[in-house]
Order: sequence, then C-alpha cells, then structure tokens
Amino acid sequence: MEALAVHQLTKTYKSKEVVKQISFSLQTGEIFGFLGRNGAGKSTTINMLTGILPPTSGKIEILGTPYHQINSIKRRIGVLPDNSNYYNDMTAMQHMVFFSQVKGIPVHKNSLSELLEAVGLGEDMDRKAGQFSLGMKKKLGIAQALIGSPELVFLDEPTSTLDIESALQIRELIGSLAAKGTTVFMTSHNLDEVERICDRIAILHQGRIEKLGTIAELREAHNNRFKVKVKYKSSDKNRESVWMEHIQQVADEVKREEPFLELVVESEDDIPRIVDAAVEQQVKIYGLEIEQPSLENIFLEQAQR
Ligand SMILES: Nc1ncnc2c1ncn2[C@@H]1O[C@H](COP(=O)(O)OP(=O)(O)OP(=O)(O)O)[C@@H](O)[C@H]1O
Repeated sequence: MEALAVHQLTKTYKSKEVVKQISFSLQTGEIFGFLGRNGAGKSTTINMLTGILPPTSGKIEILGTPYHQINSIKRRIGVLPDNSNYYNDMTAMQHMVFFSQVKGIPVHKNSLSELLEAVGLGEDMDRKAGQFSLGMKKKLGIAQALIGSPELVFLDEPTSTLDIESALQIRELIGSLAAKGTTVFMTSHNLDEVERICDRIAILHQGRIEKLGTIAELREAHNNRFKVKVKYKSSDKNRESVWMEHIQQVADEVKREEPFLELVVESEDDIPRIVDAAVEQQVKIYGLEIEQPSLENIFLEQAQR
C-alpha cells in the first residue's frame, strides 16, 4: 500500500515557483531520502506534506486519505520540522506530555520515557530544555515526532547537529522503525548516511525532482561503469602481453603503471573475466579494488548542472 502519494505538487511564493510539479509516492515501510542543495525546496515540500503550508496546486494523499482531511489523520503522522522551538522552563518529559496532549494522544509516561531513551535522552528527561544543546533539542524533536507510534514520519535533517555516536543511534532507530512497518520520509545532507539507510531517494534541484529511484537505479542511469585497480606480477612477458590483449578487448579504458593496472569496465561481469584470463596466463593478482559511482558523484553531477 502507498503511505503517501504526491502528484504535480507546486508551491509559489508571490510569482516565484519554489516547488515545481513534483510527483512521487512512498510504499509502506520504506525509508525515502529527499535530497537537494540549500534552498532546493525540501522544507517547503515537507511543510506542504504535513499540512503546515498550503500547496499552490497539486494533489496529496496521505495514508489513503485526501489532503483536505489531513486533520483527521494527524495522530497517525509524526513530524520533526526543520526548526523546533521549546519552552526553556519545561523539562524534556514535560514537553513530551505537552506534545501528547496537543496531538490528542493519551499520556503514557512509560512509553514517553522509552522514546526519550531511544533517542539518547534517557538521563536528561528531567532537565529543562533551556539547558539543552542543539543536538539534545534535535533528539527531543525526534522523540516528540514518534509519540503515539505514527505510521508515517517526516524527519527534516534528523542527524544534523548530532555527534557521530548519537547519529548512529538515530540511524539505527530509523532502521528499526521501518522494520516495524513505519514509513519514513527524511531529508539529509549526509550522503553517506542516505546511501546506507534509504531504500529510495529523490534529488530535488531548483524545486524539481531530477532523479528518483534506488541507489542502484541511480547508478545505472548515471553511468554504471566500474573502476578496477589491479595489483599484479608476471614473470613471463609474453604471457603478460596475451593477458593485456585480452584486457584491451574487455575494458573501456586501460592505464598501466607496474605493478598496477587501472581499468574502467561497463559490467561487473567483466571483472571475473579479467581475473580468469590472468590465472590462465599465470599472472599473479595481489590486489583488486573496485569502485562504483557513489551517491556523492551522482549528486554532484546533478548540482553542477
Ligand atoms: N516564506 C517564504 N517566502 C518566500 N520564499 C520562501 C519562503 N520560504 C522559503 N522560500 C524560498 O523557497 C526556496 C526553498 O526553500 P526551502 O527552505 O524549502 O529549501 P531547503 O531545500 O529546505 O533548503 P535547506 O537545505 O537550506 O534547508 C528558497 O529559495 C527560499 O528562499
């Protein structure tokens, strides 16, 4: 089932279109990464999807419910907005109780403290938010987004401002949510993170979705060539030449700087062919490094256009 379906969604400020006819859908239980440079329109999109900002045009269906009825399903949605405000004099737990009440969800202190523990605020739940660092506020924002076990969660940069360990903890939490069937829509500037946890991604560029798919699909569309670096040794120059001739037929590019050989091949299947031919010609392989285009390459290519 689709947790979210967006069709031709557009936002115009005065005469400037900042989100331009974007369409996509999210399957239940998937982690969807929404990427783009500063100002690409990510937060504007999240604000429209969560009912904070009215769209100029387009169609949104959330959890099988038309957009104009979004208030009736707000309890089933969790949101970490791009900037959250907290009351300096209220503790983390008091905030959680307050947010539960605002959402109309019965207050269960045990589950609220479990959520605070899950984001790493277990020991700080009775401290006032006025004493919190930026990272701690972010964790509180994630905990409040998860009150009432929402089916669909929007997380705007959930790990920015977090230290390495905390970011890892949050990534694991996001993974466990999805494993339980929660659908996650998240933005991030950390491409490594996106590559690791997102099932599919969309790259937004100047308000338009320029790329959409799994990382493997984006690689395929980008230019799915493999760079292969081989460390080798051969004691027989003739046999080595036969191997080289074979490589010339298989590889698109060949660069040789003994004892290394750098190749570019179209298909992953070319790699064992090259190794098999080496074995046949008694060329010894000491190392093999294989590099595929990273999400960073794909993203940078997009951003430079
Ligand atoms: N209230 C507003 N009035 C006019 N323009 C706005 C308003 N809010 C956002 N914009 C413009 O809309 C565009 C998209 O902004 P948005 O905040 O959605 O980008 P973003 O992708 O979330 O960026 P970031 O990564 O920096 O958070 C920007 O050009 C921004 O200046």
